[in-house]
Amino acid sequence: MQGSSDDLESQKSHERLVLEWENVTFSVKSKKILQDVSGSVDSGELLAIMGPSGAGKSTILDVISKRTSATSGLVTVNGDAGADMSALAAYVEQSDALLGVLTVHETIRFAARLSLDATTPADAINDRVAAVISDLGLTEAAQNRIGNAVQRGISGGQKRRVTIGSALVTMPRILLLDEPTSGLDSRTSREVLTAIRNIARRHGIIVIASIHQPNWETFALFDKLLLLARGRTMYFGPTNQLDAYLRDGLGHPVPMHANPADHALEVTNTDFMSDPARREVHVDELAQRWTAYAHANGLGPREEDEHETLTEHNGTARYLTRGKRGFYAAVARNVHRTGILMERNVINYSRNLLAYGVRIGMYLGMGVMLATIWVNLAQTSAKVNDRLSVHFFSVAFLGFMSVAGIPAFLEERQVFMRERMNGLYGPGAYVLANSIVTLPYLFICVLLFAVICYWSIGLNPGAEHFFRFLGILFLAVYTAESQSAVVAAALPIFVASLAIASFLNGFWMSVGGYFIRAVNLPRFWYDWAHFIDFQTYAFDLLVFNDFHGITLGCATLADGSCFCDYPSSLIAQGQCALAGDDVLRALAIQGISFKLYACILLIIALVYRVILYLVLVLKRR
Ligand SMILES: Nc1ncnc2c1ncn2[C@@H]1O[C@H](COP(=O)(O)OP(=O)(O)OP(=O)(O)O)[C@@H](O)[C@H]1O
Repeated sequence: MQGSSDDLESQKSHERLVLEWENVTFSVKSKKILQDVSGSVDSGELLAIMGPSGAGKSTILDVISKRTSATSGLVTVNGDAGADMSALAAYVEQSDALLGVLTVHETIRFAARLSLDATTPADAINDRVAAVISDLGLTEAAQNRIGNAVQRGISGGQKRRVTIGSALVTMPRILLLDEPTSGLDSRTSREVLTAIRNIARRHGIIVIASIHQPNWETFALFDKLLLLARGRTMYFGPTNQLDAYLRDGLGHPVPMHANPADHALEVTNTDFMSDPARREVHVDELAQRWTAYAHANGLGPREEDEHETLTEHNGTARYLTRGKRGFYAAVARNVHRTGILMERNVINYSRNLLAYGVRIGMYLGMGVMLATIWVNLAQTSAKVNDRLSVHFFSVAFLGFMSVAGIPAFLEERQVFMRERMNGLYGPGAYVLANSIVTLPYLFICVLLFAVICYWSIGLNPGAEHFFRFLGILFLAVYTAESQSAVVAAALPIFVASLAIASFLNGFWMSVGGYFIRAVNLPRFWYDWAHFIDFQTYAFDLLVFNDFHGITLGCATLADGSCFCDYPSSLIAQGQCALAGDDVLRALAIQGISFKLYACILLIIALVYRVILYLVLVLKRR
């Protein structure tokens, strides 16, 4: 299948690209974080961005990738300032956003599949995945899981390589790496960068990497260097001319046996100067020296004539990466990617204890708890409140437990953010895959709970009532799960999203009509909160399902009179009993339409899913 693999790669490579940034300035308030930074990189070249901590390395990567807009200046691809960087570039951030339960091979293979057409032969994908795994020295770890909080996995350095591999395997035209070698020893750093360089050369990929203190051999793997200090350019040009600049331009020759990269950092580092004014003057002086030297020696950004030639390629960048255009092609691509994401979610949710394992245990435990505490409730008016509490508890606490899914959701969200930024798929495919694959897992949780406790408690007998109980509870739990996902999507900090989701659940419990009858709620809350509360509908439906059509016994007092805990319509007919519908009447839910309420519950769940989509459209990080 070598032929097909080559065809596949030739779709993207062999077309020259030049990425340029001209006079880029980025300010926050009045602070200039980048000042007039210019540079360019050609297909197949590797550019290192170096500088002391806080020099602006990550910021220039963000600007080049267009994740951050420059305050002034231009970023162009083949002269085109409108080039779609999310389609052209893959960005490897400093942190590794990976799904802990997937193996190394699965992680890289899913990334490859998400980036390729549905028609790509499996052999071609496998060849590409195997090549990347081997190039990055991950062959031995290929079948090992990444690891998470509950399961130890591969090492930090291996994770770094998996993240890089997941980007490389998509064959981006531009690869941006923020600290690709952090956590790697010097030998592995060199090997990884050599692999990246080989792939970049072979496929004409532009590589830009911010890097801290590379050793000499690693530094020599780069073609160009952009050296920054306090957001200013200290050097931009071929790595092999840095020596000459330090010697002739700055008068600081590299000492014998010293690494020019270390020496350059030493000369430009102002962090330990005690006088802040002196720091600024020093950097200013170095920036001016560089400008003069670059001008005199023809170094620095691309010359005008080359610029002219490249503008002829305007728009190629977009053409190369977008594949077939048109509405139907876009729909087909999204359906294909949603399918792959669903497949990945099935693996993730099945193996991830944090996603559903813990929750299945919790729902089982709660089922046993209800089954044994509310055991065998007598069908009497004295037990009406106990029965009501079963329904309240089921809706409120099963829903509440959806917060247990937040850690797994946050892990998934981080992976989504990385893959979305790299143009693999959008929020639509992600939300659809998450919404669909969540269904069977939550259903199993609710089914286990219901089977364990329904008959043991002695709720309204009969298969129809049981299945209604199951269906309503499932819808309620799915809605609560969707609510937790919305909160965690908007506020991706575990403790904060846990607090807000818990607060919301508590709030819905308070206005749902169980603790305080709905009609007794203050109008301010009754008029809106009670009616948008999913627990209102779920609780009313469960109560209706349980009480409608049953008869509950009442107590005969010593004087022979009949006592029911709720006003009974049956006493007047000579029966010492309470109709279930009398209870529904007392709760003001005797006339509800089962179908309407179930539809409203479903609509609330769908609204949460739409909000989840909108939040993810708006949130870029
Ligand atoms: N949005 C922002 N608001 C305020 N300050 C910012 C912002 N972005 C960056 N900075 C500041 O700009 C400077 C450069 O930040 P940047 O993260 O680009 O540096 P760096 O060279 O990547 O540093 P390091 O090597 O430590 O990661 C830092 O002082 C940082 O605090």
